[in-house]
Amino acid sequence: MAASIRASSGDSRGPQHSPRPKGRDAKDTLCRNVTIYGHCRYEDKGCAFNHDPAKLQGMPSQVDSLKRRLNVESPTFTPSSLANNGGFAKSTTISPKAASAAPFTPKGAAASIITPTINPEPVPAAPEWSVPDIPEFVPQSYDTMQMGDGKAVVNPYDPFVTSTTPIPEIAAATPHPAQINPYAPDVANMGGTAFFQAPATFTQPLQYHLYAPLGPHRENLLAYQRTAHDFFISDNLREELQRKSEASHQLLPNSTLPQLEHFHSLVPLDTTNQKSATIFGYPSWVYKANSSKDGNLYALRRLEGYRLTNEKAIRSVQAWKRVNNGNVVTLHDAFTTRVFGDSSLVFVTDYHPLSKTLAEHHFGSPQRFQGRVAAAHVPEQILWSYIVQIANALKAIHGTGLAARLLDPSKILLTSKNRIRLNACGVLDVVQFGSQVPIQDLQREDLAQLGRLLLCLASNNPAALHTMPKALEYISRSYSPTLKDCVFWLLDTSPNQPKDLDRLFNGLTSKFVAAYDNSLHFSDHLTSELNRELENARILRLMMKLNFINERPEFEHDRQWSETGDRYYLKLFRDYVFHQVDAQGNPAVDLAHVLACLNKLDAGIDEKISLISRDEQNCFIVSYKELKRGVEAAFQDLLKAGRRGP
Ligand SMILES: Nc1ncnc2c1ncn2[C@@H]1O[C@H](COP(=O)(O)OP(=O)(O)OP(=O)(O)O)[C@@H](O)[C@H]1O
Repeated sequence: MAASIRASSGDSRGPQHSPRPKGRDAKDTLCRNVTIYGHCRYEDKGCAFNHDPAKLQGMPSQVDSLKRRLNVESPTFTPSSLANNGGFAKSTTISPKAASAAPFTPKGAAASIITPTINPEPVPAAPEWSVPDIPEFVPQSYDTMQMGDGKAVVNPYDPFVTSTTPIPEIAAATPHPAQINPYAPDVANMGGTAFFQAPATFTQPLQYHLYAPLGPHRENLLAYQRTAHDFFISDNLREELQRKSEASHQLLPNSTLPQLEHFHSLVPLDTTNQKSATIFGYPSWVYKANSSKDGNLYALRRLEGYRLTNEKAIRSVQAWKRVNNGNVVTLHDAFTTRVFGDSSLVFVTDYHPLSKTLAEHHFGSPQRFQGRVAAAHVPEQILWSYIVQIANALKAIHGTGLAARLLDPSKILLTSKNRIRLNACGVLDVVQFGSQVPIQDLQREDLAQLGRLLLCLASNNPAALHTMPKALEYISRSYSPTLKDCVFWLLDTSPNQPKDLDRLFNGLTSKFVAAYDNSLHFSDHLTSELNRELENARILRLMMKLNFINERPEFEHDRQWSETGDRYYLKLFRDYVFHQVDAQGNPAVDLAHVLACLNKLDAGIDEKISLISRDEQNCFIVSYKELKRGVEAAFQDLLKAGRRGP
């Protein structure tokens, strides 16, 4: 029996190539193809085995064995499982590969299998492809969990109870009792619940590397669903922009400030009334003003009490108009005026709402400049970002044949997060016109000023120049050697130290790359924010169309819009979107519903909605596709009528 099953399981497609005889008694061995198929195709083609069972008369044991194996009295074979390795009893046909396999004692259905007598006579050797005997896994849980009446026995599965006792089904499946799954349920103490575990279920240990998001969740959203917030720019960005917009629109009630020839609505931007003349040689004031020429906002810097002695001085501003750089506050114009009651020089620059100077940002209020050291340490990354931005500004300025001349913390504006711009550029060119300092020296001085600026910022002390050794020691201790070297190099004014912007750029290459990458990320972020508002613009346009169409007085007696007209459903759609009420008749104010409806209308999808007339007597089933068509047609009619005119 076992031999016949093994042979047939070897190939069910047809007679096998007769295996090559192994051993010298091939002629005395009945060909296996005869045993299986009744004949051998290779009988006359060189098969060395015996093809005539009659000739084997003298070998009773083999014939008997054959008869025993294949006669009508043979017991029915009932496979104990679907396992294709079979529930084989010990057989002489064991393959050489399986010779070392552990002896197998079938369980479960073993009682129905009759093990034939083992013939010690040689039988055809197992072919090469013969599968080794693998002990069959007989799931016992099902059997043991079945009561005599076929009802399931209760499985006392308790996830909090772990057992160290071997569990029958697992023990059967595991070669070593020691490999018991400690997370498997304890079936030894079966007791009273209705839970039935599927047969042969093998509980895996928990997957500790898989994490699920923890609740509580605001809503159960599907992948394609969005919250209302997803349709608007982030709160922080919106707030920042709105605050800037508010600052731009700020007016000074009862202002005593004069109106200039081309500027009105002046609002002072200085945070303090105390003005020193140390930077420009004149006290300076900054105002926000509206241009009556182009309606835009500008920042006006007024130098109080300045007398223009040379016409050419003010013309030096022309060169600054050509400097167009993201890290420089653009200078537009300069003029003198007497409207303030004195002789003033006014510079017109771009206005950057809510900007602060680096001095205000890092050193606090101007009173704090009296030598008090602020607590906050400026991170190195920020300092590198400043260096890169100032280097970029200087590149543009020097490239135009100019020098910044003023890299002071109070004259560098922080216009948004970590974004700085050199301010008050060109002022000294006018005020100190006629000084005979060569431009190359002024440009070299820019680098030294950058070094002094970094010294103040890094040591967090505006008066760091007076305590230079201490400040340098602080920088060496608190920042990387690269930054320290950069600051030392910039501060070194010895003539044998060649210094120019190109050398600075060479040292900053990797920092420029990092800054460029940051700005790309920021631009991605802004693009995605913009994208959200883009959706809103689309929805707004759709709403504008709907409002153009709905409730027009001239449609009041139009049959198309009456209850029998083909545009009546547009009216009802407006109620469906905006005027829904809940079960108690209270207004349902659901922004998400409005957005969903308008988005679907804009897309013109096939989804159908039911529109109910206000008297609840009529109901329309209409798709968004039809609605969209209706809206477009109505809007086009309006446009045509508008073009025709009255
Ligand atoms: N172009 C501008 N756009 C917007 N705000 C500006 C502009 N220029 C300057 N400001 C703001 O005006 C205020 C005064 O600037 P200012 O350059 O006078 O600095 P300060 O600290 O008052 O220095 P000083 O003592 O030399 O006058 C600062 O808060 C600054 O942010």
